[in-house]
Amino acid sequence: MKTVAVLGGGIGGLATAYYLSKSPQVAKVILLESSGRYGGWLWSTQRSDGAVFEHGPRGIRPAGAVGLNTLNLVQDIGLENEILPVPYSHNASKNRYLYVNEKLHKMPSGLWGALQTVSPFSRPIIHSIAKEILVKKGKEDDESIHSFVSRRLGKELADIAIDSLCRGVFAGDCRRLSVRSCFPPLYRAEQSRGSIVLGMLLGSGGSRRGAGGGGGGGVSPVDPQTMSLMYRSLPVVSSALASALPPALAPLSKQAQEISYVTVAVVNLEYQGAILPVEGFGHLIPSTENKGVLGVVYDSVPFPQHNSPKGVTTRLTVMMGGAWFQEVFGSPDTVSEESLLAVATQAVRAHLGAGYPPSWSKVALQKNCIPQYYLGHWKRVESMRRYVAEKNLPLSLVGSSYDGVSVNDVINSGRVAVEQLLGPTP
Ligand SMILES: Cc1cc2nc3c(=O)[nH]c(=O)nc-3n(C[C@H](O)[C@H](O)[C@H](O)COP(=O)(O)OP(=O)(O)OC[C@H]3O[C@@H](n4cnc5c(N)ncnc54)[C@H](O)[C@@H]3O)c2cc1C
Ligand SMILES: C=Cc1c2[nH]c(c1C)Cc1[nH]c(c(CCC(=O)O)c1C)Cc1[nH]c(c(C)c1CCC(=O)O)Cc1[nH]c(c(C)c1C=C)C2
Repeated sequence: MKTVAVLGGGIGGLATAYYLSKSPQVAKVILLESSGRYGGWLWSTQRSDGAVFEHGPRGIRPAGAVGLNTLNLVQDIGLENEILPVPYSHNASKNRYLYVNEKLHKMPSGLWGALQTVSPFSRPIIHSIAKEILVKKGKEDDESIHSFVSRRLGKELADIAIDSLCRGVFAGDCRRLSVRSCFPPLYRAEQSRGSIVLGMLLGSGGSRRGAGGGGGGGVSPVDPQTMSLMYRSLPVVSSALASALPPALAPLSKQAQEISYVTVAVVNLEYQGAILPVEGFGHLIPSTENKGVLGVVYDSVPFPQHNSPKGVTTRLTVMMGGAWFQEVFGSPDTVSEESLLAVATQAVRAHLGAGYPPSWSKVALQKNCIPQYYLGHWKRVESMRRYVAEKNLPLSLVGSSYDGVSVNDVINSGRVAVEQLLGPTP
């Protein structure tokens, strides 16, 4: 019988502790959390009138094996009746928007959309898709997402759509992020079928660490902080993973410290009345349009249940900074909440036409919250896990720094680690 310590009570640590607690081989699970609350980046404010504002994640995509795994966990712990579903037919699922050239553009969807020239793009998307099959396979063992997509699908898609998508998932710069680590299904499709399109049609085999290799709708990706660590016997705790490890494990701490993280300013706003000119999940903004403002989530559309019950209101979240934080806003240690709020409200005025100020607001500065999987990230993770295996350390690495950044990925990373330690979870 084992006693296992889990370091970190974010969603990764909580899920890992849950999977451990189900095993007959585990006598005791010790969950060590350094802050005053559990949940890590999962953090909400519920106002006295019932309105809810999210300062971290607000949705999961129940797609693929990692999505199903999350749904299974939710059901196992009896929370299925708490889910606020957003059906595929809902506008928040169907409509995608980009803010380009000072205008909102609805993204083309379906076959009809792919066949037409839809602004801001200069030609139908089907053009790029048809030509992709003929593009030669890349020779590098890793490549930036921007370079990969430019090469295979054209620069325009990379500059506008992919640049925006990477800001909406990693708050990151697609010119630096690794396609192999951030979008493993795309990398594998090229490796095994020579084409993304063929890979999607025929399957490209393989999956990452046992479950689909990508949560959050096909995207997959621990800061010394976000790492949930399992020690088989003795827990070691301090303010962050790298420093929690004993000096004898300095090579491991060093590699953990080499992973970069970005800071995101999350600004929740509430407006009186219905102010949105369009219905969707939100809109994203490519870095060429505005480096500092990454996107706006229209929270009232997917989750009207979280609106104030008193009258008609619109809840929005403006996400800012990410890889461009320092350049646009200066140091996260000195930036003022007022200046961040001013940028956010100005963006809502310009992008959505809000003619009056918000009636309620909250600024949350999420420092070093999203790990960036830069080129070669896969080698670092492999090398860290090899080090643990070779030294036979009673330790597993779990969480958003390794196997995907989405909530689904992080939960799955806990399950896989427990299965590797103890065999399949009952
Ligand atoms: C603004 C934002 C929006 C997001 N939106 C989405 C979304 O919509 N959908 C989605 O799928 N994902 C989203 N994500 C990503 C997702 O929320 C995170 O990847 C995930 O929550 C990370 O979980 P974790 O357990 O790995 O890390 P964390 O949440 O960072 O948890 C780590 C925990 O360890 C504790 N800790 C740190 N050091 C120590 C120590 N030495 N001893 C003990 N405890 C320690 C910390 O206090 C923390 O509680 C979002 C992230 C952010 C920041
Ligand atoms: C790690 C941080 C994450 C943030 N969001 C997600 C993660 C994992 C989940 C996520 N967000 C988007 C996608 C792609 C969806 C898809 O197109 O299939 C995923 C998997 C995109 C997105 N993110 C935001 C918006 C407004 C959108 C567009 C959605 C749409 O129109 O379909 C908001 C947002 N979320 C995060 C950031 C940094 C951000 C910035 C604007 C965090």
